[in-house]
Amino acid sequence: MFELNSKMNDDRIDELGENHVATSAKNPIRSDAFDISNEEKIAKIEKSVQDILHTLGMDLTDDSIQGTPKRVAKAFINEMFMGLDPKNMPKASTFDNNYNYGEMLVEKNIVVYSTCEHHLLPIIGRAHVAYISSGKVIGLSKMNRIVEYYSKRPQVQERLTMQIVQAMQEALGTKDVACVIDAKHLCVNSRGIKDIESSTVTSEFGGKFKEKETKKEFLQYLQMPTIF
Ligand SMILES: Nc1nc2c(ncn2[C@@H]2O[C@H](COP(=O)(O)OP(=O)(O)OP(=O)(O)O)[C@@H](O)[C@H]2O)c(=O)[nH]1
Ligand SMILES: [Zn+2]
Repeated sequence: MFELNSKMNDDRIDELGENHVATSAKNPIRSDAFDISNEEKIAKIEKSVQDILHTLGMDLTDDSIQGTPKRVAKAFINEMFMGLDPKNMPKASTFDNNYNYGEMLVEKNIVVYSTCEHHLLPIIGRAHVAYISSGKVIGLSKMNRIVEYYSKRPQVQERLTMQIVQAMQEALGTKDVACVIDAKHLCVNSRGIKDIESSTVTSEFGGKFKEKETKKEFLQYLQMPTIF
């Protein structure tokens, strides 16, 4: 079913502005995902969460939890999964590199709050994004916004890392982009194997960042303490 639909999904997402995302890094979003409004989605999710809490045996007339289904629905649509809505894609303002800055730029320690698509539990970590200008520069905060947008989906960390790089490559018109993410998955830390110490590192190196020296320089900047 998913296999059959995936091409259709890709076309639909392309139409909505995600054509920079290679097929391998696309979230499995159904082609009819945008046929209903966000208000309708909130109402449906509210009903589903009511059912879950009822099934768990909770008394939904209790003052503290009677608003929970609506709260969860709003948090899903407006915050935790807002990155599923292409209308929320950040405008990645770029400028001409008039000052001819020729070295890499690294945006370090970008906070990542995402959600694991296997258990719907939090992924919490840091992304480090770098690029080398081929004529354009990007507003610093736009890198944080790109990370935030792709984080706010049900995700696996590998795909998130690739999507960030692909969005930056598209915005800047260069392959010379890299991203490293180090994150904790609560599905590993707080349930299942319950290993509170482990974290997951993923990376994607495009263009010049595949070269040993460039990669090394980027990774060395990540070791530098930020003192100010
Ligand atoms: N590759 C990858 N795996 C992830 C990510 N987030 C969660 N997972 C893993 O997805 C896997 C799902 O495995 P299942 O065996 O179906 O689920 P489970 O029975 O809950 O597995 P346990 O967590 O081992 O209890 C788990 O091993 C998770 O650790 C991610 O971002 N990338
Ligand atoms: Zn998980």
